[in-house]
Formats: sequence, structure tokens, C-alpha cells
Amino acid sequence: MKGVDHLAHERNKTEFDVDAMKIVWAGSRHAFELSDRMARLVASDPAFQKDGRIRLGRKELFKNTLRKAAHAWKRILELHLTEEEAGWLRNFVDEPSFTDLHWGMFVPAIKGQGTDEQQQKWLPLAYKMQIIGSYAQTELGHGSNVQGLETTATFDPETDEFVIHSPTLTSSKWWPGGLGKVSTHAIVYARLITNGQEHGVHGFIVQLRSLDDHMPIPGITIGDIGMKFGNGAYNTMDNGVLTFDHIRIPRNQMLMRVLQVTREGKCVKSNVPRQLIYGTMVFVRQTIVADASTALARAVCIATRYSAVRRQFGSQDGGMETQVIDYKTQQSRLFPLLASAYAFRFVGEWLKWLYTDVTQRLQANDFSILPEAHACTAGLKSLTTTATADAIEECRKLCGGHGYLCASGLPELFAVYVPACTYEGDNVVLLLQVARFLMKTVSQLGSGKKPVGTTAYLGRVQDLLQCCCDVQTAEDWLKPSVVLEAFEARSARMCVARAQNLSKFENPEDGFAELSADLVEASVAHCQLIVVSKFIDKLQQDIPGKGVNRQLQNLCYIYALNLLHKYLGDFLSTGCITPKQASLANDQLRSLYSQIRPNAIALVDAFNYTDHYLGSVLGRYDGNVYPKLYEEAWKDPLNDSVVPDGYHEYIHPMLKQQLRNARL
Ligand SMILES: CCCCCCCC/C=C\CCCCCCC/C=C/C(=O)SCCNC(=O)CCNC(=O)[C@H](O)C(C)(C)COP(=O)(O)OP(=O)(O)OC[C@H]1O[C@@H](n2cnc3c(N)ncnc32)[C@H](O)[C@@H]1OP(=O)(O)O
Ligand SMILES: Cc1cc2nc3c(=O)[nH]c(=O)nc-3n(C[C@H](O)[C@H](O)[C@H](O)COP(=O)(O)OP(=O)(O)OC[C@H]3O[C@@H](n4cnc5c(N)ncnc54)[C@H](O)[C@@H]3O)c2cc1C
Repeated sequence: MKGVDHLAHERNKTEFDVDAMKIVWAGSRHAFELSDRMARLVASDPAFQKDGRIRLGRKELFKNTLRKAAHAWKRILELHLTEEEAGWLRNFVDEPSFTDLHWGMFVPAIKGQGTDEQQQKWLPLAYKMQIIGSYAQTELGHGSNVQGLETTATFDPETDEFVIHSPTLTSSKWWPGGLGKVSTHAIVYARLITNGQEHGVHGFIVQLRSLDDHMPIPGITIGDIGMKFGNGAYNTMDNGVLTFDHIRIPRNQMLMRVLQVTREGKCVKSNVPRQLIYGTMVFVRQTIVADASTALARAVCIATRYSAVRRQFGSQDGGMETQVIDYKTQQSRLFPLLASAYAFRFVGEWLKWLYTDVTQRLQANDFSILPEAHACTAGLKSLTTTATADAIEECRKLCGGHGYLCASGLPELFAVYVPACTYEGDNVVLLLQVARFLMKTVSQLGSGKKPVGTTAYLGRVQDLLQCCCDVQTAEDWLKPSVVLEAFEARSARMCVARAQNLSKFENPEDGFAELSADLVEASVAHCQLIVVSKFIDKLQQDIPGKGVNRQLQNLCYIYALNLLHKYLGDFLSTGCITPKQASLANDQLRSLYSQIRPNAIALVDAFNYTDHYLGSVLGRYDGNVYPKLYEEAWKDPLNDSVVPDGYHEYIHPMLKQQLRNARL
């Protein structure tokens, strides 16, 4: 039976069509219906319940994850789910596991870097889960510096095999998810050596465990690397350590789309660029951007609903106290995060389109936009994961003391999410890649090379260096062209200033190292411009539904003007806007917060999250927070007994001791 809706008064204020917004959020009606069906399927299946997982010890937790993964696979087969449906189902199970790496990296690596024959051999096995794969790139000594990996793959022409070996302690593979206890196979990255010569790092398909008894193949040492940050959280994953003692694999298990090794041990380059070896990372970074909006939306949904339930101060004549969501300070912290969730959603959609476009071009041997795809995926992965991790923590604070309880769902969400700032490329290292791309683009302007895609604005650099922001009233900040120009001018001016500083160094690499902190700032400005411009592009689309476009416009300007406020130093120091115009932007921001306020609950309802997926007492759809929080407390194992274990050993003797001392 449905209970009382404590947020009904909030939902009654809504000024737009929430069902239409749900479709905008999902990306299409098809995506909405499919994800909605899978979310409900998972939520209604007791085998997928999540209560109490934070209280499990590591072994129980891990076994529980194995059980859920097996049950998910069983349901996928029984219901004949499509690949897309299965992906949604796994997503709503909401527990990091070896399957993330199998489907998210092992399969894409074979698809992206394997030859046709390799794909024909390995993909059917992987699709049926007759083998389980992991992605073993990082080592104890090197993660960011992929060219510094030490594992070797030496070709033995006598036996037509590669010998995979870990020559040092630091060459131990370290971190790969699913590797520690589950994977039977891995894509192992190693330095290729043929005829005594090195040919860089390449991927190899290596069997790790027996398919009969799961024991490691002789010569392989393998295990889990130990507990990670937070209770439950990412500890459901068996991140692993792996060493090889001269393991032999057939020659045809090197992924050979980029480079082939012949029977004689000769290396033959194909026409695809070497960077394609990094292709799996480009793919995964793109999915991480899409996932950022999902994680951010979860935190924002919890904080927004709870902020409407929670009341503090302001009671007059014994009336109701103020809902904390009505405090301007709460709004100025919360609503930019709500706007960011939508902004990241749309930039994620665009990035998916870009990735699909690049993949099609690569198949037609057009590699021209690979550098841009790399810069966009690296930069947006960095920008969105940093912002999301910070936002989850901000949402915890927005929920006051109760946000710190595991029952709020926020501590676990933070612990699971925060490594996204590190995996698939440390966020600073990735911004440095963007900076290299930007500096190269600026340096080529003089030679007449016209920048395209996300750097097209740099082609108008002369105009952007001179333009004056055309804002006289707060309303002027609601013009897309004005906002876009301010962001383009800021980014262009920062890029040009960095490029000028770089040119003062004799050795560009020395300059790059010395100025790296400044360069990272330029990368951030460029990536923020991409997000703002893709949000503005979204508004130009024909978006059906009463009031939907209006809400999206408000969110778009909140996203942009809040960034302008936060990075005011950049905008003022580069002369893009005046202090007076900055002050008008703030006035507009306050007005936008007031306009969003009555729609805030409906805007988070549009995420369409089930209570199961949210996993938060504070974020419950019905807003019935206090009784449920009270109920939840009694489930803690400490409350199993009124007098705690240990009383007789430790508390009682202490009390008696004090009594004796008092008598003395
Ligand atoms: C409440 C509970 C909630 C529960 C929720 C549960 C839901 C599930 C949640 C989460 C599950 C998510 C699962 C995620 C699993 C994560 C798994 C993680 C996997 C990994 O981390 S794999 C390892 C990733 N490693 C890295 O990313 C390493 C980073 N380093 C690099 O990328 C590179 O080494 C480098 C780019 C930094 C430097 O490389 P290198 O020295 O070779 O390169 P340069 O000389 O700088 O550049 C050369 C040249 O190449 C271009 N380049 C570089 N990279 C690429 C690329 N990827 N693509 C294309 N081109 C590239 C570069 O621009 C240079 O070009 P130019 O020569 O300048 O033209
Ligand atoms: C939860 C989790 C799951 C993972 N899963 C996998 C997996 O499945 N498979 C896999 O292969 N790997 C995996 N990894 C490893 C991950 O990809 C690496 O940890 C990541 O790429 C960062 O590399 P690092 O650890 O070497 O960091 P480091 O490079 O050692 O970073 C340390 C510090 O040095 C700074 N730094 C490094 N280089 C530079 C530079 N050139 N300029 C300026 N600053 C620099 C960084 O910004 C950072 O502050 C996982 C990691 C985590 C945390």
C-alpha cells in the first residue's frame, strides 16, 4: 500500500511536465522505458536487496557480490535480455564487481584492438561468460606512465610463443578489478620484445586460471591487493596483484590490430595509429562522463528531497519552521549541483555521439579527429569526475548531521565514486594531455591550420582577444551568445597567454613542466566551455513538454553563471568582463535560484530513481524521513542487545574501580 507523500505539497508547485523531462533526462523514450523497466525489475527482486551491505565483513561482502552477479546473469539468460537491457540491469544492481571490467574493458579491448580472427575466437567466449576477463595495465611502479610499464612479452621464434614475465617487484600488475579472485583471463599490457628489440607497450590475452578448478596457471602468482577506502563501497571489487614467471602464450594472443608480429618475429605496422593501443581508455573515459551525471544526480536527489523535508529556525507564532531549501545559502550550494547534473548529462550524450563518430571514421581509415576525441574524453572525464566527487561531499554537508549517517547513502556513494578521479587516468595527468592538445592547436594557428570541432573558437582568436562583453543589465546574462562569448574569450585568452609564456622557454618540455599548473587551468577553462556550449546546443533542440525547455534554460544559466562566479579571477584577470558585469551575473543567479526553487523536487524526480537504487533514507520519494531513520538505527548490530558485549570485561570493572577510588 502506498503511504502518505510528505513531499506532495512540493510536487504540487511544479511548473513543467515531469514525464516529458524524464524522457529528456533518459535521452529518448526508448531509453526511458527500458531503464525504467530494468530499475523496477531489480528493485522488486529480493536477491538484489542492498540493506546492510555496509555492515558485512570483506569475505561476506565479496561472496554476496558474487551471488548477485550470478543471479543477474541467470536473470539475463532467463529473460533473454538484450545487451542494452543487460547493461541497465547490471547498473541497477548497483554494486561494483568483476562484471564491470569484463563487459566494460576486457570485451571493448578485444573489439578495439583485436584482429577479425581474434574477435571471432574470443568474443563469443566472453559474451557467454565462458571466460571472465580483466584489464591488467597498471603495475605497482607505474600507472600514469604507460610507457614506463615493466612487464615483458618476449617473442620466442622457436616455439612461436610470447614469454610473459615480471622482471621486478614493481612490474607486478596492481589494481586491475576482477583480477584478484575471479578473472580467468586478462588483457595484459607488456613491453613487446622481438629479436632483442623493444617495440613499445602492447596488449596480450593471457589465461590466468584453470577453467576447471580456478587454480592459477603454474608460474602465475595472483591475489587481492587489500581493503580500500570506505565500508562496503568499492570493497565488493577484487582489485588484484599478479606476477608472471615466464608464462608462455601463443603468438596469436597478442592484440594485433595496430602492430603484427610475424612467424619470424618481424613487426609489421598496420595503417592505424599507434595511439589506438590506448583506445580502450578513450572508450571507458567516455562512459565515465555519462556515469558522472548519474552519480551526481543521485547525490543531488538525496540532498534536494531532504532539504525540502528538513526544517530549522524561522518559526513565527508557533507556526512551521523554515524548510532548509528556502535558505538562499542552501540554494546557492545545491542548485548549481542540480544544474551540473543536467549539464553533465547532455555533455555525456554529446561525447557518446563523438565517440561513435570517431569509431566509424576509424573503420574508414580516417584518423583525423582522434586527437580531439582523446582531448575531449580525457578533459571531460577529469572535469566531470572531480566536480561529481566534490558535489557528493557537498551534498553530505547539505544534509547536516544526518548526511554523515550511512543510512543517508552518501558516505557509500562518495567512497564508491571518488576513485573515478584516479582510475582511467589521474585527473591532473589527463588535464595535462588536454593542455598539450590546446598548445599544439594555438601554435598551429600561425601556419594557417584552421582549428575544428571543440577548438573552432580558437580560429577566431583575434576577435576573442579584443571583444568586450555586451552586458548592461542582469537580463543580458540570459542571452546564449553573451554567455558563450564570455566563456570562449576566457578560454582563448588563457590559452594564448600560456602559449606566449611557453614560447619564452628554449626547451618546450622544460616550459611545459614549469608552467604545468597554469596549463591545467587553461584546460579546465576549455572543458567548462565545452560543457556550457553543449548545454546551449541542447536548448536549441525541439524539446517537447510543457515548461521543460524553460526549466532547462534556467539550469543552463545557473550552470554557466555559477562557474563565472566561482572562476571570477579568470574572467576578470583576462579582461573578459568587468566587475560591474560580474555583479549583474550574481543578481541574475539569485533570480534563477528563485525560479528553480518551486521546481526543485520535480527536477530530481525526473531522474526517475527508485528508492532501491537511491539507497537513502534521506532521499526517499515519499519524504518520510524521520520514522524511517529512527527504524534504521535499531537495525544496527550494536542494538542487538541492550547491554553491549564487553560490558562485563571493560565497562563494569572501570565503574567499580571509580567507585573504589571515590570511597578512598
Ligand atoms: C552506493 C553504491 C554505488 C555503487 C555504484 C556501483 C556502480 C558501478 C560504479 C562504478 C563502476 C565503474 C567501473 C570502472 C572501473 C574502473 C576500472 C579502471 C580501469 C583503469 O584504470 S585501466 C588503467 C587506466 N590507465 C590510465 O588511464 C593511464 C593514464 N595514462 C595515459 O593515458 C598515458 O600514458 C598518457 C596519455 C598520460 C601518456 O602516454 P604517452 O607517454 O605514451 O603519451 P604522450 O607522449 O604524452 O603522447 C603521445 C601521443 O599520444 C596521444 N595520446 C595519448 N593518449 C591517447 C589516447 N588515449 N588516445 C589517442 N591519443 C592519445 C597524445 O596526445 C600524443 O599525441 P601527439 O604526439 O601530441 O600528437
Ligand atoms: C579503484 C581503482 C580501480 C582501478 N582499476 C584498474 C584496472 O582495472 N586496471 C588497471 O590497469 N588499472 C586500474 N587502476 C589503476 C589506475 O588506472 C591508476 O591508479 C591511475 O591511472 C593513476 O595512476 P598512478 O596510480 O600511477 O598514479 P600516479 O601517476 O603515481 O599519481 C600520483 C600523483 O602524481 C601526479 N602525477 C603523475 N604524473 C604526473 C605528471 N606527469 N605531471 C604532474 N603530476 C603527475 C598525479 O597527479 C598524482 O597526484 C585502478 C585504480 C583504482 C584506484
